[in-house]
Amino acid sequence: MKLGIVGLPNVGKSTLFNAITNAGAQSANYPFCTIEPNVGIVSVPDKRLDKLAEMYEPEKFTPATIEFVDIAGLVKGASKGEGLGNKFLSNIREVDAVVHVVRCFENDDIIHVEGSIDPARDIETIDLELILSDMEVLDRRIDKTKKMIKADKKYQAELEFFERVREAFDAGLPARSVNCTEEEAELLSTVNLLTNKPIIFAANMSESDFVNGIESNPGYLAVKKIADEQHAAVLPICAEIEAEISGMDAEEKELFLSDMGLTESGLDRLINACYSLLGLISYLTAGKPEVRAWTIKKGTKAPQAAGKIHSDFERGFIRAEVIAFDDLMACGTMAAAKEKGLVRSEGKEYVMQDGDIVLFRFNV
Ligand SMILES: Nc1ncnc2c1ncn2[C@@H]1O[C@H](COP(=O)(O)OP(=O)(O)OP(=O)(O)O)[C@@H](O)[C@H]1O
Ligand SMILES: [Mg+2]
Repeated sequence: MKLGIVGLPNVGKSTLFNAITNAGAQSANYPFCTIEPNVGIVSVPDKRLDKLAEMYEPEKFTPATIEFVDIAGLVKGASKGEGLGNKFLSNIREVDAVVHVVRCFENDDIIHVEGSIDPARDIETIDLELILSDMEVLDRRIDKTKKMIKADKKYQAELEFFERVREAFDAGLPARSVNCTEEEAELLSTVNLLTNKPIIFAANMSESDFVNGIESNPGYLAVKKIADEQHAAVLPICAEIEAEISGMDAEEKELFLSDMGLTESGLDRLINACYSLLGLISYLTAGKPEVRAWTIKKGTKAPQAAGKIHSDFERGFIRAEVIAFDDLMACGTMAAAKEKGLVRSEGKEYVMQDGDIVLFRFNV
């Protein structure tokens, strides 16, 4: 799972990305390793997994991970190949979701490419480039659909839907803002549109606004309004604070955050928000050799979840022995939980739940 960080130049993308990357480099286990200068893998913070590690003292500890890509800054005309235009756009086409960093902090020393702070305008600028690029992709699909109609009239409805999306583009609206039925959403997902990717707007605020009152920052409110209209998520953040805490150890970090009246770093909130944005959940496996989180899509059934570990587990699936995290914690040990009958035996049709602790039985 890959997330692309996008935005205008000089809005705080690299500060945020470096905070992410740095946070990982500090971590002892596996959290974070840089593959390329602009790609970072970050572990998904999960307090349940930490608790399991305390319980089992495992030899290996493997959290779930997601990948962040610091995509080159965007300039006007990118869709026409300006600057890093085409490369930039193809980078975005490869990611599963987008974090759009929007500048909401005032600071005369830091140049804004447009000369003033105006988050609504900035979002519009980026959206427009992405929409222009999407128009080309959609037009090709519309041509194809028209040809298919000649052979089979049933494609007429598809064409009408695509044309409705095209009208939204003409009005300067991203694909994600179009109201869709479930079927239409399914159809739309078969066209790889930049403006249909799940998105989080990261409203990058000054330290004082972030600490003293997010809701009084007019930039944040403007971003929130747009996010609501587009069926998108919004996350207030201060990239500078994140950069500051990324170098701290766990204890220092907790102290620093509680001094500011916070419980969780923005980065942790961002990572968790991205995880749920992508419709992902984790199931957990626990034992002396390893405590580990496995990433699956919400709604995945037990055999397919088992297949994440090994294809044999799916092929030879017999059953899953499952306990909810809270039940295990309430009992203290797996043996006690078993005695109380809290470890359930689940079959092929079982839909995995977030935080399930699982042992798969299989036979090949
Ligand atoms: N929340 C914030 N408050 C104040 N200053 C900030 C904040 N976030 C970032 N900055 C400052 O803004 C400047 C630009 O940040 P950064 O280099 O991360 O931008 P960028 O989006 O990566 O730019 P480019 O696209 O040019 O690479 C830096 O000086 C950084 O310290
Ligand atoms: Mg940068």
